[in-house]
Amino acid sequence: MATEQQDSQLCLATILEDFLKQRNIQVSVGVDSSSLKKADETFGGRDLPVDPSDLRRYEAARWVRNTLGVVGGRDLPADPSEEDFRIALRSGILLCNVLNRVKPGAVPKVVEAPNDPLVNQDGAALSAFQYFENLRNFLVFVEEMGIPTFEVSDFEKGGKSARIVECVLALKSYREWKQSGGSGTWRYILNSKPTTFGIAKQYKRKDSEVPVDAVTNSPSSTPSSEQPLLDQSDSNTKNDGTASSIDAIVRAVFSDMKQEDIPVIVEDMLKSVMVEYERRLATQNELLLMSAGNRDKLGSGDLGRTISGNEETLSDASYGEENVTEIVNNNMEASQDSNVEELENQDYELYAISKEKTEKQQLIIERQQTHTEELKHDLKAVKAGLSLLQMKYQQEFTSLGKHLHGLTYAATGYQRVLEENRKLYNQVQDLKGSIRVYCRVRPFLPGQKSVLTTVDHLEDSTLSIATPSKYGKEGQKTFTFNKVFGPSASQEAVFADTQPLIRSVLDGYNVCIFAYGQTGSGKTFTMMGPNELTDETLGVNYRALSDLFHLSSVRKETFSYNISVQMLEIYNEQVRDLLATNGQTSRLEIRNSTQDGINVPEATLVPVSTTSDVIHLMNIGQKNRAVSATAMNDRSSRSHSCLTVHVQGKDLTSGVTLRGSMHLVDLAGSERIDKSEVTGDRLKEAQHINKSLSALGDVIASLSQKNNHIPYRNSKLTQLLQDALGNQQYSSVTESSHV
Ligand SMILES: Nc1ncnc2c1ncn2[C@@H]1O[C@H](COP(=O)(O)OP(=O)(O)OP(=O)(O)O)[C@@H](O)[C@H]1O
Repeated sequence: MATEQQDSQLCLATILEDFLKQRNIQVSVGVDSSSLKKADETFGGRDLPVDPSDLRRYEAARWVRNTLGVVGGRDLPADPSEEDFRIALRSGILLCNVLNRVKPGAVPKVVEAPNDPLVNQDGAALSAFQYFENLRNFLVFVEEMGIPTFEVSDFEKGGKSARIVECVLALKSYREWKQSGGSGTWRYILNSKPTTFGIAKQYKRKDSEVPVDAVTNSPSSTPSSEQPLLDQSDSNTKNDGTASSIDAIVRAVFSDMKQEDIPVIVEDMLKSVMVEYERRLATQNELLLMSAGNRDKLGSGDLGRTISGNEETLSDASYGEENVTEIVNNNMEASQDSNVEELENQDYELYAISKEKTEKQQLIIERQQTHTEELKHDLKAVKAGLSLLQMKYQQEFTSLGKHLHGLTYAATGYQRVLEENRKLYNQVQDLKGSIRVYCRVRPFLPGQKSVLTTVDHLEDSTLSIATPSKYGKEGQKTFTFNKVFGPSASQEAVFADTQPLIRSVLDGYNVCIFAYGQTGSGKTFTMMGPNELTDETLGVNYRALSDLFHLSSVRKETFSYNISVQMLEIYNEQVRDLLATNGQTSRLEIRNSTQDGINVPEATLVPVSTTSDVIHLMNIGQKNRAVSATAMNDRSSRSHSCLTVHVQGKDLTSGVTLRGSMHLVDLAGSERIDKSEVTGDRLKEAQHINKSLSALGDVIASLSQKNNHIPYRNSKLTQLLQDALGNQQYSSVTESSHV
């Protein structure tokens, strides 16, 4: 972990070095850390030299010796005095050889010293000219390289040997730059302040990295600061040292730059730092994950959040370059510590959660097993209960079947009883008489004198009329009817005796109800009612129809009825259709077939379902009926009108179809011709009317006498009513009269 931290601390410096290297910017901080270390070791137990120039000279001497080897650099002591240093180098041989090592072939011909050691002690055996040749070649070349030079006179006593030292160190710096792969423009930064060996910080670097303390500045430039770039004063405060070194590098770089270029360089630096930092952080997190053995827990989301959080911090433009190192280090340390601690906490939480989950699951499994056992027990109980219920249902079904059989038998019996009842009912009607004649006495109309009445006596079924004799002898005639209705009889009372016949229509019988009497006697009043109808004044027709539909609806569970209506008129012995929609009441033929119960098949047959349907048709028929005024009655009908209701009922149980019909006839007036004072066409109409009424009287008389021959064919009226006047037919005749 300690090594990693050091790497992290060095990372920023390395990144900056790479950055400078990529941009071909060279900065020198004077001395090599390895040299410093060696010097530190050398002077470890002794008093340290206090003159910084000595330290730099030693460094230069050591480098020359190291470069030329033990033999080549034997003339130069490792830690030479100023005098020794000048003497060893003033022949120029060592300098040229070192230069050739740095730049092979830089000085093609070095004037060497003679092999005779006697004449080689200080080089004095050679001529000054020969030595001068070496120094001249050396100085020309290093000047071309941009290395600070010196004067030949500096080798003399009192000369500036420091300039020679500086030149050597610059050459050293150049070589190190080259060895580290340096290319492009090389600049030397002069640093005259000596390094303090005893407190020099150990600077760890990779072999491939460029030495940050070996960069040089331009020879012509003046050091901008006396502060050493690697002034690492405290080996225990590594962060501060790193920050200082970075600060020194940054300052060195910026010192020689144009003001406007600095922001761009800073931005690029920060980008490089961020990229390297992210890479290191990712690697570090990966290692932590692997070591913790908990990859799943620390997912990419956490890592991404850490990185993005650090990115945000680093990308904040308000931070200066001097804060970059601190931010990076703090983030790295915080990230490492927090991640490890977080992982440990997460491991513990996971273990606790896992344990808790396992216990819960075991508890759930135990409960489910208990429930399963209970369910099995319940299932057995339910099965037993179902078997018992099944047995009970079986018994009940058997019992119900027996009851149903009995009910079916009873229903069949009920149908038989109904049929019997119907027959008995109609037998009763027969006993009452298939032709029933009722008499109704019209009250006096307003303006008529009641003293003129001829009704002498009126009973339940008899009516006595006073008949003045032609010969002055008072007489009396008595007539017998099924029933006699007096002037005060209501419409309802008149209909009550006819009502039982309506049920017979639904049972398949034919019924004919008609009113007979002279003009103005009240036939229309009895059959239809007055002009202004109320519930009390409704005539026989309305009441019969209402009763018919009411009974059919009551029987709808057992019978299905189809009811339709025809309305015919017999005028001057011609049959006309009063419901013809085309307005043409053409002459119709009366058929003698009674198979389908319809005697005039060409007449309009309209299906109806309610009483109002029939009334609507009756109104239409009334409009088409021929009416003309006579002296006797301004409403006198000059024709017979017949409303026929055809009923077809299907017994839903037996499927038997019953057909019945009901004729509601309003006969024309039966006045005497001499009394009505009509002539011409009216006379002809009256003759037809009287003839047909006479024929009707003959038929009824023949039927009542049960004659073999019934004269139906004597008139259109009797032909039309034939099926209603024959066997199994009922006729109700209301004879109206007034006196
Ligand atoms: N029972 C009654 N109570 C009160 N008014 C009646 C009664 N019967 C008939 N009338 C009245 O007597 C007048 C003649 O009656 P109605 O028109 O019914 O005679 P009718 O026999 O039909 O004549 P027609 O043969 O000319 O058609 C009508 O004004 C009618 O309102």
